[in-house]
Amino acid sequence: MKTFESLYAELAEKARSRPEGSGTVAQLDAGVHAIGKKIVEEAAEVWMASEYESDAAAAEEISQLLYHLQVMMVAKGLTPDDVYRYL
Ligand SMILES: N=c1c2ncn([C@@H]3O[C@H](COP(=O)(O)OP(=O)(O)OP(=O)(O)O)[C@@H](O)[C@H]3O)c2ncn1[C@@H]1O[C@H](COP(=O)(O)O)[C@@H](O)[C@H]1O
Repeated sequence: MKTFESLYAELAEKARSRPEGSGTVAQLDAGVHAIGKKIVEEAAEVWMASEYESDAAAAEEISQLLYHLQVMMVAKGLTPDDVYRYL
């Protein structure tokens, strides 16, 4: 099972190697503005799923929000440790 750290390592490697067909590479190329819009969209989906859908649906939306937050981290050159220091 993936963890926050292992997903981050995978995304950072995708950014480095830029494999064809990677959605992460496409998001990174779209830039911080587009990634930010995706974060807002996914956050709304977390809210809606948590309020009106199943626990499993909420968990899935939360995973997608975490993914898009990590894409923003990679876009900004921020590591998990850069974030953890504020937790
Ligand atoms: N965990 C994720 C992940 N979570 C969410 N997403 C993306 O976020 C979108 C969210 O889906 P929605 O249904 O909410 O949005 P949508 O409007 O249907 O999707 P889009 O039209 O915006 O693509 C998905 O379509 C994926 O594009 C993810 N994309 C990739 N990963 C993982 O990231 C790693 C790298 O992926 P690639 O860069 O694509 O190889 C792999 O391990 C993947 O499993």
